[in-house]
Amino acid sequence: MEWVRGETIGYGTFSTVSLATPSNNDSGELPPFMAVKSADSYGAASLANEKSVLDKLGDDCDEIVRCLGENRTVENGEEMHNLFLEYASRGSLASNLKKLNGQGLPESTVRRHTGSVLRGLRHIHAKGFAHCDLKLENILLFGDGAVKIADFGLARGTEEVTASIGEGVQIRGTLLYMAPESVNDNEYGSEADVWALGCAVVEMFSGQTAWSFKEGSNFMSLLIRIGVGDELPMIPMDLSEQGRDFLSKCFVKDPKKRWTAEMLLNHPFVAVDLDTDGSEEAFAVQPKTEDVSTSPRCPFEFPDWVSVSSGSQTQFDSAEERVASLATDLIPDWSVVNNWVTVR
Ligand SMILES: Nc1ncnc2c1ncn2[C@@H]1O[C@H](COP(=O)(O)OP(=O)(O)OP(=O)(O)O)[C@@H](O)[C@H]1O
Repeated sequence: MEWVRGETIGYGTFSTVSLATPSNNDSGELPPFMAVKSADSYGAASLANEKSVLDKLGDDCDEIVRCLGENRTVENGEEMHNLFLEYASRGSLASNLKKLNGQGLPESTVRRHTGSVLRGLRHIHAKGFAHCDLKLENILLFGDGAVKIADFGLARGTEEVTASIGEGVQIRGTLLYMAPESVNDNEYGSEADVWALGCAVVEMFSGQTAWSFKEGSNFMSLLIRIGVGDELPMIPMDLSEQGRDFLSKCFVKDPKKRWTAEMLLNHPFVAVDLDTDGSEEAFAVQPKTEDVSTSPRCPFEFPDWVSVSSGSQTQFDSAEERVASLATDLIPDWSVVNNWVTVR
């Protein structure tokens, strides 16, 4: 594909995202604008994983960003891996929320966005994957009003729920969205995406993160709050009763008792639209009769487990023991970007 790189529109841990235009698009196969996610050799495995997962997810879910191809270029003497995606002209939910200076979105908007994300998650989970990094930065808004899940760099097959044994303690995704079972037991299944969705809903509505966490605070105390004890993320008091009930189904510490995306799609919080005049109107959030299996399919080889490792100990008798092990000085690479703590 012949293309021209445009302005930078986003940065991630592994990549830079720019606008791209096809320079020869006589067949009209490609849209006039695309997003190109580019990484050097450091981020190549993440991009390759993203491409592989997007290919397996297919093009039949309107709530998942579409992959338009890939290629390699040499820029400033360095080989770049490029992944072309449909371009979300209205940016991410995170960038939209930032413009509101700490305010949240109206509940009716939160309900619609939540329904869209849930339909995307249902598709991902039905195909046998977990996203593993759901957060507002990875939920994109399109010019036609569509809301889609992006960034599948950390996605993995759900048959491989627990991180490989023998590699020590592993943390992936963003700390503030981590589910208790991920903190305690390295588990990153579809249930962890539902927990992260709950955190995203709180943030969309309140403009605040679901866990109170000040810059410079101790990460370990947050891990302990998430993983140990009964404390749950903040459920906004001014959210409707339906909204608070919805969140209570996401924030169940035991992943086996947590509602699935499929179940949540039938919850009145997303199955009923609040009109601007406040009246309730049912709108179609029917379970799709997709020709996909509802259980994991064949084993999926996650190509490159990007993680941190804290020594050889892998078995823990208690959650406290595992969380305490995270506090060793062998944990590298805590990074804080725009108040977000990302642990790789
Ligand atoms: N298709 C797209 N259209 C418009 N903007 C995009 C698109 N994809 C990504 N972006 C922007 O670029 C940012 C970084 O993209 P992305 O999260 O995919 O990169 P990453 O390297 O995988 O990041 P992460 O650190 O979350 O793993 C997003 O938050 C978003 O603002």
